[in-house]
Amino acid sequence: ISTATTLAGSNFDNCMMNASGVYCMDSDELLAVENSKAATFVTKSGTLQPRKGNPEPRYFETEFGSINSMGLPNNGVDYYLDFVSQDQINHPGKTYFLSITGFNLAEDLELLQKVTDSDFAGVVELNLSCPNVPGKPQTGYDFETVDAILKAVFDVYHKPLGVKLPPYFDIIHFDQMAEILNKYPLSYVNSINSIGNGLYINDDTETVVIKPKQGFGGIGGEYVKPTALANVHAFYQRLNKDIQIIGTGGIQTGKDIFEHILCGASMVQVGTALMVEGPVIFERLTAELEAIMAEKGYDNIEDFRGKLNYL
Ligand SMILES: O=C(O)c1[nH]c(=O)[nH]c(=O)c1I
Repeated sequence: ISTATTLAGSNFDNCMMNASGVYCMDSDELLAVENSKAATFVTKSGTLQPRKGNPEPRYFETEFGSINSMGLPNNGVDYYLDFVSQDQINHPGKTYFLSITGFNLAEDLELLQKVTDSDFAGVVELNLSCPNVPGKPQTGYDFETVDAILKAVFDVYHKPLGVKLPPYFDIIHFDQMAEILNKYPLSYVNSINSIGNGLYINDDTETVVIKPKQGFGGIGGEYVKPTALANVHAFYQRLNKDIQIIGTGGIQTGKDIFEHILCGASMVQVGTALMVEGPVIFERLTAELEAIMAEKGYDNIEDFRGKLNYL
């Protein structure tokens, strides 16, 4: 039994990695994921300059998941480019993911130019879905802007690149986004980012639990799995087959991974549960997924990927 996968033209010995934002802020965290059972890692979304992010507390874990309004704290794209370029030397043949996000098209292009000028040989994940920068709308909900960004990006960048999308909640939006995405040579779509601007309340103190944005923040964890599975499957149904899907959202067990793959995912990313359990989670997830595959008689993930049945 193998949980190996191929994504963006690279082979991975299993189909699990961290979600951007979790266990990927600095070299210690990235090395912890590297040295775990995860197949690879993605960096925290890098911006042109380092950012402190929003005031704390800005992350809170609840019984069913998490709420965050980090505000894009990161060490700057150069830090992550340097780290991954060095890591590639230490692990020849491994493919890593670099997440980037600009605050406008010019910045996205400047970030990609830096990638082009570097020794980075992995996959770029363009984050179009940060919900927590005060005053900045979610790019992923502005369809014309997504179209314009992808057109400009693929005019200049010709190496493997995927986009991280926010969750959509309307069938027509799945149709409209897929129509845009299908126009471009994307390696993959990563769906979903956190469900933006949720609210969690401490009843004892009658207070919100995070400081930024009066407590409004992106929701992750068990809360979001039904939305994540729907987004993965909706894009699987609509995208041309050379645009693969990374499934992110609500993964806590091997069963959750099985469901994401059944919906069409070729790779999965773990966020909240990784934050809770640490990189050792990938050992449990691998064992659980392999046990499910064994029970069902599947040798590899292609035996069941995308094969969700309808009634
Ligand atoms: O607040 C953040 O840093 C953040 N938080 C999220 O939940 N998703 C994102 O893409 C980002 I860039």
